[in-house]
Amino acid sequence: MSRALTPTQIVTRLAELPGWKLSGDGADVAIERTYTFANYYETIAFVNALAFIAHAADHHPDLSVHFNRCVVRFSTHDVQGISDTDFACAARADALLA
Ligand SMILES: C[C@H](O)[C@H](O)[C@H]1CNC2=NC(N)=NC(=O)C2=N1
Repeated sequence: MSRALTPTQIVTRLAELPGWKLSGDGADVAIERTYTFANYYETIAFVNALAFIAHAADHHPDLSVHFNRCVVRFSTHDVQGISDTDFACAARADALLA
């Protein structure tokens, strides 16, 4: 199981992942990125692709889905914080659009 990253580690890792930021605190802490799209169809296509890789990784982002954007939040429940797994999955989410 991944361990919780320290605040310093989180800041360092976020600097390597443009577009992602720290969101919330305590039990609601997560790394978060808002992806924007041309329309609802493209937004949902992204959501479906992300759901597919989330299932494969057994690591599931919280999603907020809107007409032309999707807010993605990753955290690790087991450590009640942010772990390496969250950053790995965030990079995979980015790679869907690369
Ligand atoms: C039992 C199951 O593997 C765990 O509950 C997984 C499922 N998906 C998960 N998703 C996320 N984002 N964080 C987790 O800690 C997590 N844990």
